[in-house]
Parts: sequence; C-alpha cells; structure tokens
Amino acid sequence: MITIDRVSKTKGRTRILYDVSFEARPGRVTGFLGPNGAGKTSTLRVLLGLDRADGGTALVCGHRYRELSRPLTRVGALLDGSGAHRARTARAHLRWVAASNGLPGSRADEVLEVVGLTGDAGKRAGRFSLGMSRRLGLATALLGDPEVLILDEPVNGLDPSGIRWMRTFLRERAAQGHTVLLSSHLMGELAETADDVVVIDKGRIVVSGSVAEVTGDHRTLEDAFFALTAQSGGASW
Ligand SMILES: Nc1ncnc2c1ncn2[C@@H]1O[C@H](COP(=O)(O)OP(=O)(O)OP(=O)(O)O)[C@@H](O)[C@H]1O
Repeated sequence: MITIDRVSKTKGRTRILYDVSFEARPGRVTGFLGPNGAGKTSTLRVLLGLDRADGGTALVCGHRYRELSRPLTRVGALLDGSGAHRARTARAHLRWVAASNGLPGSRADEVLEVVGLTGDAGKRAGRFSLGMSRRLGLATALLGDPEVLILDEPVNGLDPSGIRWMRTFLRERAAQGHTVLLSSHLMGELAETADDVVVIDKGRIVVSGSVAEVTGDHRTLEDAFFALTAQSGGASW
C-alpha cells in the first residue's frame, strides 16, 4: 500500500508539487501519468526518502521509507539507470546488494532469471544496453521479494518484446497481491498495463481512479487526458 497525502515540494524558488495526494493499492497496477516535468519523479523521490517534502506525508506499507527496517524486503524501486558500478558484473552487483541487505547471495541468480538476464550474468554493467540496464535495475528491486514495487518509466529503453514482457511481469506481480506503482508519459502503454491511473500535471493531481473511470465517456485514456488537462489549464506533451 502506498499513501501520499498532501505532499508539497519547492525546488529553488519554484513550487513543483502542490498538495499531491493519491493511493496505490495491493493487487493493482497503478499508473502515475503526466507530461515531462509534471512532477512524477519528484513525487517518487519524496516517497522513497531521497528528497524531503516541505509538507504532507508519503507512506509505503504505512511507514515513511526511511523508517522501514530492511527496506529492500518491503519496497523495490527502479529510478534511472541500474544503480550498478560500470566495472561490476551483473551477478557481482546483485550479490553485493544482497549481502549489504542481509539477503542470501543465491537471490542474485534467481532474480537474473526472472528478468531474463541469466546469459549476461558475467557481463560488466558498463557494457549493458539501456534495456539490459533497466532489467538489471528491476532485478535489484526484486532481490528482497518486496510487497511494493515503485518504478519510474520502466519501459524506457525497452524494445517491443521487452515492453510486452514488462507489462506481463507487472500484471502478474499485482495478481499475486503486490502493490505496483509505475510512472509513465506513455498513455497507450499505461492503458494496457494499469488498473488505476493517477494523472499529474504541473505539480497537481488532475484526476485519479480506475482506467475506466478516468477514461469516462472519452474514446481512449489519451483523449480523456487531453480533455482533463485542457480543463486544468492545458498541457504540452
Ligand atoms: N533540482 C531541481 N531544481 C529545480 N527544479 C527542478 C529540479 N528537479 C526538477 N525540477 C523541476 O521540477 C519539475 C518536476 O520535475 P520531475 O522530474 O519531477 O517531472 P517528471 O514528471 O518526472 O518529468 P519527466 O517525465 O520529464 O521525467 C520540473 O518543472 C523540473 O524542471
């Protein structure tokens, strides 16, 4: 469960988040949708304790991220890059993260298999393509078999089969009762993957609900998005 309640944030002199509130529930894929610069990454960084909010609360599993003991076993996160040192092999990176979180080294090969990187386990992370780096980042997020997954633009850099794989993987994860929150600016992709959608524009939540609710009478989620953001002052994609 993820609960974000009236989070506000200023960077420099600019207010970038205005009373952002929404929930992501277990057993559902929640899509966090918005144009470039809308505030998706900023919200996720507050949620993951990487940035401090000026006001409001952002809770994962009922706690602030920083208060979680053994956080990797509760929350898996994928922001930009794989997080691996260029000179480390994929397996060595995963074993290192596992060891520093009190997890068995055997998890490294298990998660490499889950993300389809078994054949690349001995390759240095610096030689990975963008898509392979995303998979390695996801493998790292899965090490502790967490109940919550938080992914920032997870399909960036993936080829069509990779996108399809990611969609199936996230759907299965939610079907097992986990909470999945992913940000994206790809509306078509989110409409295929998500159960619920939260739309953010210029630092404000514009609408949230199930894909069907948010789509409403519009033909597609994309049509709904443009109509909604036009009502809230217009958006540029
Ligand atoms: N360090 C910073 N200093 C000042 N402004 C910043 C900083 N980081 C982000 N911003 C601003 O905050 C706003 C939200 O940015 P954010 O990266 O959260 O958007 P986003 O929705 O994730 O966009 P994208 O889809 O492009 O990744 C933008 O207007 C951005 O310019």
